[in-house]
Amino acid sequence: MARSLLVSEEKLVPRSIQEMSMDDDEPPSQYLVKGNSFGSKEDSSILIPIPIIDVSLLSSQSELEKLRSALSSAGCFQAIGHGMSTSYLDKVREIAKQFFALPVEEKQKYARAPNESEGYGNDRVVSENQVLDWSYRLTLRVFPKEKRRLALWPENPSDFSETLEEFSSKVKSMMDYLLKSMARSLNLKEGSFLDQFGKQSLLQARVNFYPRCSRPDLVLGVKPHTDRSGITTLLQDKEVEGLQVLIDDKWVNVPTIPDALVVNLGDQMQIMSNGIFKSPMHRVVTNTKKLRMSIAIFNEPEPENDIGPVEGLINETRPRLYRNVNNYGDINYRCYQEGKIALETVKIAD
Ligand SMILES: O=C(O)CCC(=O)C(=O)O
Ligand SMILES: [Fe+2]
Repeated sequence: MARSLLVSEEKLVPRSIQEMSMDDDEPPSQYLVKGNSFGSKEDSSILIPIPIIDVSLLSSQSELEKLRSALSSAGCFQAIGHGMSTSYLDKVREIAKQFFALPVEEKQKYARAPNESEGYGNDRVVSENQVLDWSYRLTLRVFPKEKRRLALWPENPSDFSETLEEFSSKVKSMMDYLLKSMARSLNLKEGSFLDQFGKQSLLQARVNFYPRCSRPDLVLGVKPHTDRSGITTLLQDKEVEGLQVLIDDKWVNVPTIPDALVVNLGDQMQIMSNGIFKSPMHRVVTNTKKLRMSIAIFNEPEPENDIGPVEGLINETRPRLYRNVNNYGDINYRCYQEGKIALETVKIAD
């Protein structure tokens, strides 16, 4: 075990973000982003719009072409036509808000243990000089069902578990269909990506809360990162923006569209697509006025599965870019601790 894991999280986070947010405190130095190695500061959303894909039209060649193009440039899109109504999505947002509104002692019943990823709390601290995220999250494994840690599933609001399970299943069905469509968009067999995920693929839900922050110029809700998943679906706050994606070296706002779900690829799909599809760098900015929430559903292949570039995407002009890997989640976590970029470590040298 790396020594850095022994850092006491309490010592690093003396006051809760919620308290600091209510009192408009100046954020302590651990939260201040030092320098910015990625992207420009100006808002490029007008010049670079986030693509919108209608899932119900993906049987048509033209929508498939839009999907292929979105994933090979931005690596993400806003999905509409997915069959979940605005009122249904509002209900899902509501259970998250109700949980967050509970008294601290009540939420602490589901606290994440140090060095674990599931449960309620701040981001996991892996080193003393880590810049902390201005957020709280509740992380829960939803599938495979036998691997759920039910002691961490909130009993309040009473319909929390049932609603999260139903939403996760619906999102999983949509993502399975998207994975098949992605394969078709590259003239591959439908199961080329989906089969690599396996029947027991992991589905993790993360409910994110971003309290107001007095210094959005210095503090981020989530630091720049790519997802370790294969594919991620995000239900954004209905009103409050904050998610930004790095496209062409510019941070682009992902606008809130009440009935859209943001879909982005994770590193494991960049590997399987031999680099044709992108796992985009993204971050969350803070704001002085309103709490923001979001619910992310991450789907990743069974950890034991060997995943790698699909044969049909390797040829003389596009040689194999990545080696086969399993347990990418662990590779990613080790790299995070060591300040390395996980995708780079599985790349085949020229
Ligand atoms: O809250 C968001 O919009 C994005 C959160 C995110 O990127 C993550 O949880 O990996
Ligand atoms: Fe993310």
